Amino acid sequence: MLNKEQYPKSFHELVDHFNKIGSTFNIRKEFENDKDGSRFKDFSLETKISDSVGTFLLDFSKNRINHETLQLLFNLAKASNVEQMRDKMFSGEKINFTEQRAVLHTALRNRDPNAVIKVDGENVVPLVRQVLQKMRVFTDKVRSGQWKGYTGKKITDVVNIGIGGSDLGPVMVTQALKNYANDAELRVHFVSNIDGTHMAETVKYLNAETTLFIIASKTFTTQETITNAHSARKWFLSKLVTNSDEKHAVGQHFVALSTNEVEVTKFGILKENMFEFWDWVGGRYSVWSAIGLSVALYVGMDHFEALLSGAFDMDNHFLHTPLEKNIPVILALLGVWYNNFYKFETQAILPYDQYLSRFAAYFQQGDMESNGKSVQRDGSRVQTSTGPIIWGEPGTNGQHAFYQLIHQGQKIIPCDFIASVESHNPLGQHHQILLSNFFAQTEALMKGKNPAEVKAELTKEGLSGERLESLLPHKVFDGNRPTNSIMMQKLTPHSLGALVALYEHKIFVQGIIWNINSFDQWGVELGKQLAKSILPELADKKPIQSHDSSTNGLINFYKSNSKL
Ligand SMILES: O=P(O)(O)OC[C@H]1O[C@H](O)[C@H](O)[C@@H](O)[C@@H]1O
Repeated sequence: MLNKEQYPKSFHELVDHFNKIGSTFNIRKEFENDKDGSRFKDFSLETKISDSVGTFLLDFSKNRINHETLQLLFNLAKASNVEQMRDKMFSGEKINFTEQRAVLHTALRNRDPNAVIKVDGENVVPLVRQVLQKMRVFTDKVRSGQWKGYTGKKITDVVNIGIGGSDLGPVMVTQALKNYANDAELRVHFVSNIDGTHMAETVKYLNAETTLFIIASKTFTTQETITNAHSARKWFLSKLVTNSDEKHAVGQHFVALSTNEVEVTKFGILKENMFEFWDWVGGRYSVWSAIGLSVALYVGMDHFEALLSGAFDMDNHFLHTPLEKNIPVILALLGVWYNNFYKFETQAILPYDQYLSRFAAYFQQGDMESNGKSVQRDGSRVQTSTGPIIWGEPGTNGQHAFYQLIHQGQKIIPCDFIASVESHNPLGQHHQILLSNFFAQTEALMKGKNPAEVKAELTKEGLSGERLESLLPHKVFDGNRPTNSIMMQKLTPHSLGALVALYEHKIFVQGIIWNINSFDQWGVELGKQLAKSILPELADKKPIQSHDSSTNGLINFYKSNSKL
C-alpha cells in the first residue's frame, strides 16, 4: 500500500488517472479516432541532437497514454526534483551517498575545452584528459605496430579480462563498432567468466608473442578477474622460451585499467602501463573511461573520442531541454507509467541492428544493477515497484523466438524498438526487409487482430462452421501492446555514444522518481561473501554440514563425485 505522505501529489493524481483510464485505454482506438494524424505529431519527437550525432526520432505514440497522462507524468518528474538532482549529478555532488561518491561518468565525455568539474575541490577534467592522451599514445603505438611483443612482433590480438562493467561495455561497443575496425590487423577477445572454459577457449588459438592482455578491474580485487589474470599470465609465461626476461615480457604484454595502483603494481604490471580512472566512475558507467581501452585499440582513438562526443551531445540534450521535449525523461516516465501503475514487470529492448546484438545485455547491468533497489534514500522501504527486468535480443531473430509471448501472452511487455535509416552493409534488399519487419511489429502489437478481422480472413481462406469457430480464438490478437520506436540515421560512434547516454539518463530519471540510490550495488555482495566461505570447503572429499540441507546436499554431491 502507498504511504500517502511519501509520494508527491502528482503520484496520487496519476493513481486516480490510472483508475479512470488504465483498464479501458486502447491504443488502436486512439489511432482509429485520430483522423488528422495528430497522435503521431503530439507523441513523437524528432530532435537534432548535434551535427555529428544527427537526428533521433522517438515515436512514443503507440503507448497507453493521452495528453493528461503525459502532463501528470511531467508533474511527477518535477515534483521528484529530477532537474535539481540531474544538475547535482553533473556538477559532481556526492549523490551516491551510501558510498560517499560523486557520479561523474559525464565528466569523462565532457568535450568542452573550458569545462571545470570539481570533486573535493579538485578539477577532474585535466585528469580525464591526461588519461585520454595516454590512451591515444598507447593505442597509436599498438595499432601502428610500434609497440612490439617480447619477440619483436606486432600485436594482433587483444584479450580484455574483466567482468560486469569492466566487460559488458567494451563487449557491447566493440561489437557495435565492428564496422570501424579491421579484424585482419587487430582482433579483440573478452574473458569474463571464472569458468576456466572461457579462458581456455579464448587463448586456444592465440599466439602469446602477438597477444596483449588488458586486465580491466576498477577495484582490482574482483575474484573472477584476478583469477583469470593470473591464469593468463601463467599461460603467457608457459609460452616463453627458456631464459627470457619474464618481467620484461609481462611488461610488454599486460596492461591494467583500474583505480587501484597498489594492487596493479603488486600483480607485476608497470605503473606506466596502468590506465587510471577514479572512484566517481561507476563500473556500469565506465566504458567512457580507461575501461574503454579495448574499444580504442579496436577502432582507434578518434572513433573512441567520437563515441564520447556523441554521449556529450546527449548529455547536453538531457541537461538543457525542457522535460516535455527531453528524450531520456520521456522514456523514463513511460517506464514509470507501466512499472508503477500498470504493474508490468519487464521491459524489452529490441534493436533491429545486428551490430547492437549486445545492447540489451549491456543495459541489463546498466538498469538492473542501478535500479534493482528496495530502499529509499532515507533508508525506508520503497512502497512501489522499482527497476524493471530488462531483456532483449536483436530483431528479426527475436521474432522467431520470443515475440509470440509479446503478441499473445498473458503478460504485457513494453518494448523499445531501435533502428537506423541507413545500414553499413546495404546488401540487396536486406535493410528494407529488416525495416519492414521493424515497422510491422510495432503496428501489429498495437493493432492486434480482432475476432471480426480473423473471421473475415478465415472465411476468405474457405473455412466455415465449427472449424472456423474453433480456430478463431487462437488467431485473435488483443493488440494494445505498448512500444516505443527510436530511429537514427546510421549507427556511428557518435550516434552510439548518444544512444547509450540516452539510456543511462533514462535509468537516472527513474531512480530519482523512485527515490533510490541508482549508483551503489550492495546486492551483489552476499553471494560473493558466501562463495568465498564455500571455496575452502571444496578442497577435500570430507562431507560438510555447515549450511542448510539443500546447500549441504549440493556441495556433498559435488564432493563425492568429483575427481579431487
Ligand atoms: O571492475 P571491477 O572492480 O572488477 O568490478 C566488476 C563488477 O563487479 C561487481 O560485482 C559489480 O557488481 C559490478 O558493478 C562491477 O562492474
